[in-house]
Amino acid sequence: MPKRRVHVAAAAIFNERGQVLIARRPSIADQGGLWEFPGGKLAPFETGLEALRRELAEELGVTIGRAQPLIRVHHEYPDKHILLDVWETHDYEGEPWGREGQAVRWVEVGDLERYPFPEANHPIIRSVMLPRYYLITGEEEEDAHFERKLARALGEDGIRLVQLRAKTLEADRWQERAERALALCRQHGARLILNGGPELLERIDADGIHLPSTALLGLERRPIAADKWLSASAHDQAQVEQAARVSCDFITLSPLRETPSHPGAITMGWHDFQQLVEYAAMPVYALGGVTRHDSDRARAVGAQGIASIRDYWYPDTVRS
Ligand SMILES: Nc1nc2c([nH]c(=O)n2[C@H]2C[C@H](O)[C@@H](COP(=O)(O)OP(=O)(O)OP(=O)(O)O)O2)c(=O)[nH]1
Ligand SMILES: [Mg+2]
Repeated sequence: MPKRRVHVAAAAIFNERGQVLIARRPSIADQGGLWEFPGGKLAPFETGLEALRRELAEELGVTIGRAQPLIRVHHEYPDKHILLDVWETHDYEGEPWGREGQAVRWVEVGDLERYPFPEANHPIIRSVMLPRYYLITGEEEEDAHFERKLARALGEDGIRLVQLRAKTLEADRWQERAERALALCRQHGARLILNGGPELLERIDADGIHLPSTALLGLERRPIAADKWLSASAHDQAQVEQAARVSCDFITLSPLRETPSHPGAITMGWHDFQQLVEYAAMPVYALGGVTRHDSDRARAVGAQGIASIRDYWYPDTVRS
């Protein structure tokens, strides 16, 4: 007999202080005693969002308004295949309480990793912690231009995740630029990811690294500590699966569309992109010819959001 398939809708509910609600599963339940994002199984003929509204009313006594897809996670437990369809909402009525006797708690997003969750929740926690935009810096020649552009993205645009991509700078100038980028990111509470190998973290105490797909394919295991972020570039299913094997925390998947820098490239388009994202074991950013205007579209097909150089770095050249 094939394994039982269980389809669950769950929510990351945020309050106006930016905290997220978690609940503790009763000790006698499946995955008992562990924390969870509230929700439950779809009833026959229900959609994910209908199930979510019903479960949150039953379990927490709240009414949900607008909600947006956050991430879909397929996970094999020994006894079942589970699909967790997770939504994000900031729009709820009523003060949530444990209507089934469960403990509920508002927690800071940065504290989520201190709570024991079921195995399947690992990518969900990553997804809750990550923003919708992933800024990749351009190959900027001038230091002053670089700093002005980065400061504007962090300040006016509220960017909170930055990848320093400066492949053409020689070592000393790369070091200076990385130190400057780190200082600016720290000032704005943003995370800095270095494009390149794990050795870069010995030179700059940034938040993680981003591996090009060639470097990703050469790895047998995760090359950096668990308290740093591991990001990578993927372009097809084999690379998405390799990213899972080496425990990437998130990836970029490209090229979604043609870009001025790669005219005539073979692109995947939203349909193929969605197919690849569905079984990806980590949050995925759409990359390649996408801009912030595509961010709702990206969410709707299961992505974390969009990654872009051009959108933030050369905004005058973006077609809207
Ligand atoms: N709600 C929720 N379930 C999760 C999470 N992580 C995870 O592995 N699960 C698993 C545990 C369960 O096997 C299944 C959810 O089932 P459930 O027990 O919440 O279902 P339900 O609310 O409909 O409860 P019941 O009618 O079966 O009593 O998904 C999570 O973050 N939230
Ligand atoms: Mg439940």
